[in-house]
Order: sequence, then structure tokens, then C-alpha cells
Amino acid sequence: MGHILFALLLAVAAVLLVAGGRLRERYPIAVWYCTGYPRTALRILWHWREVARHTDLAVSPSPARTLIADVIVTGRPLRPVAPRISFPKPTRTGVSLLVRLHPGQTPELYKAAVEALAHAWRVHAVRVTSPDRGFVLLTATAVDPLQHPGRAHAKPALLSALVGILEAGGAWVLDFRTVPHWMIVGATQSGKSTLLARLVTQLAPQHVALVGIDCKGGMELGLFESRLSALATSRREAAAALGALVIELQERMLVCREAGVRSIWQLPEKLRPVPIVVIVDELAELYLHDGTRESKAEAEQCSVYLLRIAQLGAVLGLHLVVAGQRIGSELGSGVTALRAQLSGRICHAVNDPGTAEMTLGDLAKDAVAAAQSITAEEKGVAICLGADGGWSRARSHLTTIDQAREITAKHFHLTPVLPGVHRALLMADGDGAS
Ligand SMILES: Nc1ncnc2c1ncn2[C@@H]1O[C@H](COP(=O)(O)OP(=O)(O)OP(=O)(O)O)[C@@H](O)[C@H]1O
Repeated sequence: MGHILFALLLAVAAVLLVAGGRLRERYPIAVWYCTGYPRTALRILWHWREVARHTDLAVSPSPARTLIADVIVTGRPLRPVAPRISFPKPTRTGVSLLVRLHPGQTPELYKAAVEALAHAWRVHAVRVTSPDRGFVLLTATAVDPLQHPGRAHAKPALLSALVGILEAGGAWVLDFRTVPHWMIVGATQSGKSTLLARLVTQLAPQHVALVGIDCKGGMELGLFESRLSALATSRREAAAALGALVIELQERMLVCREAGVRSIWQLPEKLRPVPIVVIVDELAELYLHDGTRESKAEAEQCSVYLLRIAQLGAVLGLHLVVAGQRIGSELGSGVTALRAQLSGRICHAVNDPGTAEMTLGDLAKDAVAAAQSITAEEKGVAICLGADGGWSRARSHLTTIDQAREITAKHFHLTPVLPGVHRALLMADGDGAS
């Protein structure tokens, strides 16, 4: 069946090759199926044995030492055997094929060879997954789909935000019900604030309280103040707001205990408190202090409160989104523990390899190289690591400041009141003024 389809596509390819580039611009997917795919599939099949040999994926069926008459001969056998592959299947953006592993091989070997495979097949990138024991699935993307991404669509659901498009063409959704806390990392001008703006505009129409912590004087999150239940713009205010959120956490625990449930989602709707998403822009501003006793104490308080929310918040409807250029142990002792609790990871272009390693390395080793290869010009492109430990390259939908401001202002009447946090902020302001 695959072969008949392939022959048909070859015939159409001949016609389309003559018709030229204008069709490619108007119907990129159709042209890919008809011309790009057959060429790539032929290239894969034609060169597979040679490519497998050069990338050490082919193995010798006989030992490297053998006995010929009375002489032991050592050396590489002449014809190593390439692993068996399925017929390359077309996808909307590339091809995929299944490889049967030789005994003793692991998917890691194939992950190490992806760059060579991408060059040999002349595609943008190759990804390796292992859907079944003994097999790997090689998925090649023909051209970078994030260069000119379309708009993705997804059904809106409570506490989920459609923030962009995935490399494979699907919707890039941050779902707090499945991944409660997120960490967003990237060099300056890589796209962190744009992603946060998109996130806020997606959560704004929902029954969700948003708390902003922006110690850069509120320059970023201040734009959405009308839809924020609270905004802390200094470390003093941040410590007060986070402290009040920890008290909120304890009150919710009590409500759950009295009702005999283990999560606010098991409470009857009328008893269920509103979910809260706490957004921290530039974590370093919370942790770095000037050495005075007061600023040290504030930084430590923030660290303890954030960790407590991260540890207990998931089932109590308190969620964290923490953004920064680096979220490493050099900021303070509590950062490593906090990072361990933030299972959703997003890594934009970074300045040094260590930052990508720190952001993704503990959960997905092979995502680190992909993050390191994002260039400074690829604004909004990021590696996203979600619930299943799988990762994907993705690009946020560009949300301009004006759009974000307009959307949040439109939904300001939905802003839930958090009296405890409000009071704590007023008191912190009063203390600061006196
Ligand atoms: N998804 C995107 N598509 C196109 N352009 C984008 C995208 N994301 C960000 N940009 C552009 O990149 C620039 C920097 O984005 P942004 O301000 O979000 O970066 P940042 O990481 O928050 O920087 P900083 O740390 O300096 O605040 C902006 O001009 C923005 O328009």
C-alpha cells in the first residue's frame, strides 16, 4: 500500500517540479507531500546502509577476531549490517520511520547520531523516541516550522493556556492541572516576558486569581495590573504577599481536612476556593540582597515561602510560574530545592551551556543540546518540557504589549479579591513608608 502511494506521489512530484516555486508558497504542505517527501524518502532508503555505518549504528554480525586456517585475523569486518528500518512515512512536516534496534543497542546511540542523520537526509532536524522496547522512531522535520509559525488552536480549559505552537504543528499548551509549576528561563531579549504576557492574556478570561511579583519595579507585570489580584513590585512587598499566600495555603488545607478530601478539586464547587497562579518575573531580584540584615532576611523569607508554595500548592490550587535569566544555586541555598519542584521547564536561547543544562539537564539530557542550539535571533523559540518527561521545540505566539493590555483590561471585572494578600501588601507599604 505504501509503495503504491509512493509511486503515485512520484508521478505528481514530476508535474509539480515543473510548476515551480509559486505553488510551494501557496500550498507548502501539499508540495511537501508531492515533491519533498518522495525525494527525502528515496534519500533515506538509498543511503541508509552507508549512513548507519558512518554513524556507528550498523554492527558487525561476526566477531572482530576470527580464525582462518591456523591464523587469528583481527580487524573490522567489511560489511557491518545496518539496523532494519520501516518504509519512511510522510507527516505534515517531514517523515518518520521505525528502526529495529540491534541487540545491545539503546536509543541513546541514535540520539547521538541525530545531527549526522539530519545532514545526510537534508532535513531541519531529527528526533528520536522509543515507542516500544527494541525500537526507535526517527521523526525528521523537513524545514524549521517555527520560522513562520501559523496560529495553533486548542479548546480553552480551566487553568490551561495556549501559549504558542509546537514544532510538530500542534498547540503549545501550559496546563497547570497536569503540570502545577513552571520555570521559564532565557537570556535577555529571548522572549520570556512575551511568553508571560501571552500566559496572562490566556488566563485572564478564566476564573483564576493572578498574583504578580515583579521586583523590576513592576515594569513588565504592571501592564496587566487591572487583571491582577495583587502585584508586588519590591522584595518587601513580595515577602509580604508570599507570606499571605502561605497562610492561604494553610487555610485551604484546613478546609480540605474538614471535608475529608485531599485536593481542592474534590471539594464541592461552592466550597472550592479560586485557583491562584503566582507569576514571578526575574527570580534573581527576590534572592539577591545587598548584605544588610533586613534584605537578607527578606530574601530568605521569599525563598522559604516560594518553596512551601511549590511543595504544597499543587493540590491546593496554588501554582507558580517563575521566570529568570538563570535559576541556579548561585542565587541562594533554596533555589536548587525550588527548581526540583518546578517540573514544567521552558528554556529559551541562553548565554551559556550551563544554563541550559541547569534548566533541562536533570529531567531530559537530550533536550539540553537542542536548547543550546537556539540562536539569539530565534525570539520566542524555546524547548518545553512537560508532564510526560517528553520535550518539544516550540514558539510562543507573539503578544504585543497593547494586545495584552487590552485583553487584561477587558477582563478586569473577573479579578478575584484575595483579602489576605491585599492586606499584607498594604501593611508592607505602610512599614516601608514609616
Ligand atoms: N514569539 C515571538 N515571536 C516574535 N518575536 C518575539 C517573540 N517573543 C519575543 N519576541 C520579540 O523579542 C523581543 C524580546 O522579547 P522579550 O521582551 O519577551 O524578551 P525577554 O526575555 O523578556 O527580555 P528581558 O529579559 O530583557 O526582559 C521583543 O522585541 C519581542 O517582540
